[in-house]
Amino acid sequence: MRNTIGGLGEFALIARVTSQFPTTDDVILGPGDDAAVVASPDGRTVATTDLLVEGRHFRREWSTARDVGHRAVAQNFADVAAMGARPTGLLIGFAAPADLPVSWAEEFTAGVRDECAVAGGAVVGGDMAGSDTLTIAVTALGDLQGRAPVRRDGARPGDVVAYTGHLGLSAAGLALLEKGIDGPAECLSEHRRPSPPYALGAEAARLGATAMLDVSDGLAQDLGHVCRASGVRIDLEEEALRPEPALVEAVRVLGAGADTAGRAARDLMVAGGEDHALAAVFPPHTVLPAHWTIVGTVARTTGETAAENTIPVTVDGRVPPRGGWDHFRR
Ligand SMILES: Nc1ncnc2c1ncn2[C@@H]1O[C@H](COP(=O)(O)OP(=O)(O)O)[C@@H](O)[C@H]1O
Ligand SMILES: Cc1ncc(C[n+]2csc(CCOP(=O)(O)OP(=O)(O)O)c2C)c(N)n1
Ligand SMILES: [Mg+2]
Ligand SMILES: [Mg+2]
Ligand SMILES: [Mg+2]
Repeated sequence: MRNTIGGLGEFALIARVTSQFPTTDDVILGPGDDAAVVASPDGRTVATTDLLVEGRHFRREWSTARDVGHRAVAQNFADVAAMGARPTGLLIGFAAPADLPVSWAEEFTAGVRDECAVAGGAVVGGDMAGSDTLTIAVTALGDLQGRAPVRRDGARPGDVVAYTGHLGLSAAGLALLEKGIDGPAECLSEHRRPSPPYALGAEAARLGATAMLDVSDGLAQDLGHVCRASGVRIDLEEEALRPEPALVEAVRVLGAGADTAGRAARDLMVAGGEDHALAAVFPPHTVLPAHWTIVGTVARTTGETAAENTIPVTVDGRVPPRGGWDHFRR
């Protein structure tokens, strides 16, 4: 019982966890009441929620508690950024077995706190429950700063598709962990602690993005949501997908030959998720800062072919590599 959350008890655990958080100007009322109050001058608050389930989203052998804390924030605030909003508040549901070490909960909390310091935003509440499976449910809030949200349904034929952040590194990191290989470090660290370009979501909105999302399930699969919502298709240009050196090194370590490494790396860029890069669609001729890489164009759907609905995203006109995450269809 000693040093477990079972020994400490729920309310002492809540006190320990909440005492770690500094407050920010956005917090009108922080943890402790029935609900938190977060400033939202124009009344439009962005709200989103994502779960992390042990065994599904992380493994305690592969990620430290701090890593999981960082990731819980990144995964959720990436969705806030993908609306063109600025992260403000977080609520954390924490369901765990009673024999979880208190230190795990505290280290997790430290990871949450530290990622909030990067993303902006503060923890304003949460909930605790007993559970056989360690499960973390995060709700994130964001401020649109008076702008309209950047949705998935605004892409128009002729627009360009660009991304910022990393693509493929997290998927490579997961593949490396599955094989017990401990490098390249950039891939392992993007898997354990993704680094979404939080501030660039608001930048994309200011630049006039017509659609945007964060890449969690795989670039092609996620852009498929933009296609279906906007009634368009997207063609990615293989040449424009420039894999980072660490990604090429990872696919080599994973067994690709010199001749196939480039292709294998690009496949991970198109099909791998969880880097939480931002993929956005901009009107043609938008002048984009260099950290946005243009990788494709939006096209009209040519007909009612079933293929266009099932595979609305192509790479050089061809069906993209298999991949993309589906929680229930594996
Ligand atoms: N259980 C649910 N109840 C209501 N809405 C849900 C539920 N699960 C997912 N959604 C909504 O479906 C959309 C797609 O979910 P998801 O693929 O998880 O988005 P993302 O990848 O951005 O996290 C989101 O708007 C999300 O809020
Ligand atoms: C132990 C483990 N196995 C597999 C994965 C890979 N994985 C789990 S969920 C997921 C997709 C993204 O998570 P999801 O819950 O779908 O987030 P959302 O799309 O809602 O943002 C991937 C690629 C992982 N991260 N950890
Ligand atoms: Mg989600
Ligand atoms: Mg998302
Ligand atoms: Mg998903």
